[in-house]
Amino acid sequence: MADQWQEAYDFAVQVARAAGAVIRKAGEEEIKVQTKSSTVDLVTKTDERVEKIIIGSLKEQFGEGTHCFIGEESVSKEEPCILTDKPTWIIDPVDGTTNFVHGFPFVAVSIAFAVNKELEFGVVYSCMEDKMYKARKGQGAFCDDEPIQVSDVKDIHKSIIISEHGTDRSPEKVQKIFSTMKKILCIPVHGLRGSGTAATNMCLVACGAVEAFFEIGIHCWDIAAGAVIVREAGGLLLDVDGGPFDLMSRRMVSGNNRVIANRIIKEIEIFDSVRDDAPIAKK
Ligand SMILES: O=P(O)(O)O[C@H]1[C@H](O)[C@@H](O)[C@H](O)[C@@H](O)[C@@H]1O
Ligand SMILES: [Mg+2]
Repeated sequence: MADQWQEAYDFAVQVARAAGAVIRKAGEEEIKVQTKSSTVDLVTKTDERVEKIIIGSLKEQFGEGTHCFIGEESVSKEEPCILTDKPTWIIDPVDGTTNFVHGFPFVAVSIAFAVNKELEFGVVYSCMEDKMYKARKGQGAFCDDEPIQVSDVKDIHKSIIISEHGTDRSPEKVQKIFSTMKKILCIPVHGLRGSGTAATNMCLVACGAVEAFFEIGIHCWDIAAGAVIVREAGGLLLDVDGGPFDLMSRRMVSGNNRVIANRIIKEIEIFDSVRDDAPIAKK
């Protein structure tokens, strides 16, 4: 089995790199934009095309029917978003679609693989920067084949924290997001940042550029690959209430260590999000 997953891991890296090249090329042409859950939740033909390319290549390589797929664009067309014990690929073809549309240079292809509901490996290709992040359970995390590690900062006053605004602009949620950010800024921390892609944000935690990233409202495809990369770089993942991380819960804190993560958690104003694996009628 172990060798089989190694082949899958290596193949995921190849597929992510090829997908990133398609995104880069598409960014040079006219981009037609549509919307999904809200007027600021953007999608383009490139998101759909790249997801088809990724899933098509994986099916061709590993055989139709043996593996399951959770892809952002397939789920938006009401394909199931349920993690079972079967080998499952969790894919965000274009993480940072808003960045892609605007030419803001952080866009990632995110591919994760889970077996028995456990994440085995994750690959995040930051395609505009041409940086390949990857990690396999128990084997460390890498950026362009160099090992990466989270920062060793324990003093929150010496930290940079990342968060995002998400795509739900209901005033009550935005109020909570900004109130949390204000409290964190006023701890004070050195700075608050956001790249516009959750996958890249997690890689920034993993390589020690920032101490933590938290968000409520993200989806499993935004963070599955990054989760493996953060853990393998020595970091940790928690729920925003301090409990165990739950991939389908749409909320997460990823941090370099528990001291920093706990300090952030103290300030987070939690709001509800419908779980990724909720029955479609509830979404
Ligand atoms: O660009 P997508 O794949 O839609 O993912 C983004 C998500 O939609 C936003 O809510 C988050 O704030 C970003 O960090 C995601 O990466
Ligand atoms: Mg995404």
